Amino acid sequence: MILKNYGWKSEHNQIKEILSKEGFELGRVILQHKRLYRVITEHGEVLASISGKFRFGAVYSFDYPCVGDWVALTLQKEESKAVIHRVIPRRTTFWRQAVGSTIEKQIVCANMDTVFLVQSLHEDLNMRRLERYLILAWESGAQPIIILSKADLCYDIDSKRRQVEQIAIGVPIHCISVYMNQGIDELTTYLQSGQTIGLLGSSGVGKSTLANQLVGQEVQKTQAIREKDGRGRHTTTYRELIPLPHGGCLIDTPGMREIQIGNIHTGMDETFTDIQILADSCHFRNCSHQSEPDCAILQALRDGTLKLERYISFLKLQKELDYHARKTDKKKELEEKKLWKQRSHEQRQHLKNKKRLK
Ligand SMILES: Nc1nc2c(ncn2[C@@H]2O[C@H](COP(=O)(O)OP(=O)(O)OP(=O)(O)O)[C@@H](O)[C@H]2O)c(=O)[nH]1
Ligand SMILES: [Zn+2]
Repeated sequence: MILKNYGWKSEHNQIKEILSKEGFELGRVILQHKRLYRVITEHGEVLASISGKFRFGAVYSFDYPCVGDWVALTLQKEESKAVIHRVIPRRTTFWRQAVGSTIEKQIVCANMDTVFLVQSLHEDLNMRRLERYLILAWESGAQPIIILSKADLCYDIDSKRRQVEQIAIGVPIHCISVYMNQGIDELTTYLQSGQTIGLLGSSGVGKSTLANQLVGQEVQKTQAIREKDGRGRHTTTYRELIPLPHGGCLIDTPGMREIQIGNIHTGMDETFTDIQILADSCHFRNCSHQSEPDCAILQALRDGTLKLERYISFLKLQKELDYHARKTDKKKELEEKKLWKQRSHEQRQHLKNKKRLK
């Protein structure tokens, strides 16, 4: 069965059965072009649009399908075309705050078991950026794995690895070089049948190069290749789900310039477990860890067991989250009204067009 190579798990047997009673097929979104989706089904690849009813019910971009989603669809008589009726509830979702919005979450990919957070050992390794990725990775529900790439260009791998260990508590770290075929074999444990991996990281860290290596052939153009043919830097501009030879599959995503974290719930606690554990021993329950007496965090700073940069980063992110929470409350109402207005306008327009076509 084709879907076995696209992250099929035993639970999908039951989902498929339920859907087939309702006359639907089960498929997985592998590519998205605006509101058109390339979906893999048992019968092969189809180009799918969303049903009118679906469009009617969708308010936020979060409601629409995204790469990695399992969807219920009907195949059309016309070859390779289909209509999506429903998104199967997501097990995990990697999202970030949409730029310029306080309530819109922008989904990057869905239903990953593992997320590879890729940072280059060559270009400056940024701990604060990594913390942001970690927050969103924990929040997604998937297991984060840190991949430090381009090890062949780095002379102090051990010290960089130690720096990362200090901020990524309990997260596996792999130093790799695709060029030297170093550390790649270790990754195969994550790529077994039924597994879906999300590849995330800034532009140029080597995500597509790693994807090509894992697939065993060039599926994604990489920057070096495009540089050779003189067309300048190529950057991945779309997300794509790619099957792997070991049975798992991979979602390659374009590099993210800005990682807005928005309204998160558990990701912050998981990322800063070291600080959370300390905070439990603070004298005051609502300690702000800035000036209170008997603050365990301030004590750890004095002892040197907690690094100042990490403490500052924690306070900054906490402030950012508080700010978001306050802003969300006020703006939510206004933005929701605006969105509803816009969507109902779109829906009216859609109905009008439909009538005209009849
Ligand atoms: N030296 C070295 N260079 C690498 C390695 N892996 C990737 N590169 C180079 O890094 C550059 C960027 O690689 P890409 O794979 O295109 O990066 P990306 O993360 O997919 O970038 P976006 O598509 O923009 O998100 C290319 O010139 C690669 O050849 C490596 O292991 N060692
Ligand atoms: Zn405290």
